[in-house]
Amino acid sequence: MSPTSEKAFPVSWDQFHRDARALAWRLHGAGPFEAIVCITRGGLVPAAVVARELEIRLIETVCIASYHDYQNQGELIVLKEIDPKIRALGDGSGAGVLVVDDLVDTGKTARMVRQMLPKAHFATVYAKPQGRPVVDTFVTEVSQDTWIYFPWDMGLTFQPPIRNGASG
Ligand SMILES: O=P(O)(O)OC[C@H]1O[C@H](OP(=O)(O)OP(=O)(O)O)[C@H](O)[C@@H]1O
Ligand code: HPA
Ligand SMILES: [Mg+2]
Repeated sequence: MSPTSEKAFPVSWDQFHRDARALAWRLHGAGPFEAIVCITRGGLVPAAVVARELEIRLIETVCIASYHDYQNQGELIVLKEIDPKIRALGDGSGAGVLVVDDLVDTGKTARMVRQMLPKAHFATVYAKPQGRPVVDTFVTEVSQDTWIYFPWDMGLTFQPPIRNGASG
């Protein structure tokens, strides 16, 4: 998306916890799952909430980075692959594995992990239209030109009064 046409969707810790728990409710009927693979770093937080709610204790990471420069996506870099023992689940197809990420945007990250675990169940808290077809379960859809601001990326700042020209 273009940084200039951005709509902002700020998410507080409370709201994120509620949304991640809502994701767990939706996933409850889709399991059972033997293991979670979370896509770091963004997937770590919802994976912790979902693992707690669904009582899943086998947690693996796949470490992928692509937004190296704020809102601009670059080349996808896999910093750490999925452990072969987890990849072997479901006869090597990923059946019974739950993949968790914070959001799907263009869908490139999720598509790359799908190649690793074709039959895994993909879940994200938020989804944008381009990436939506790649996920099996999500909670809230936002438009493609919206940037989601996660609580771990934000801090409290002074807000000028509306009358002094603050923009909505
Ligand atoms: O659908 P896509 O367009 O591929 O984008 C979604 C991915 O981008 C972000 O990760 P990022 O690469 O910024 O790394 P991070 O999780 O470590 O912040 C986000 O956490 C998703 O994993
Ligand atoms: N917010 C935060 N990180 C992201 C987004 C977003 O909207 N899209 C891709 N990575
Ligand atoms: Mg990520």
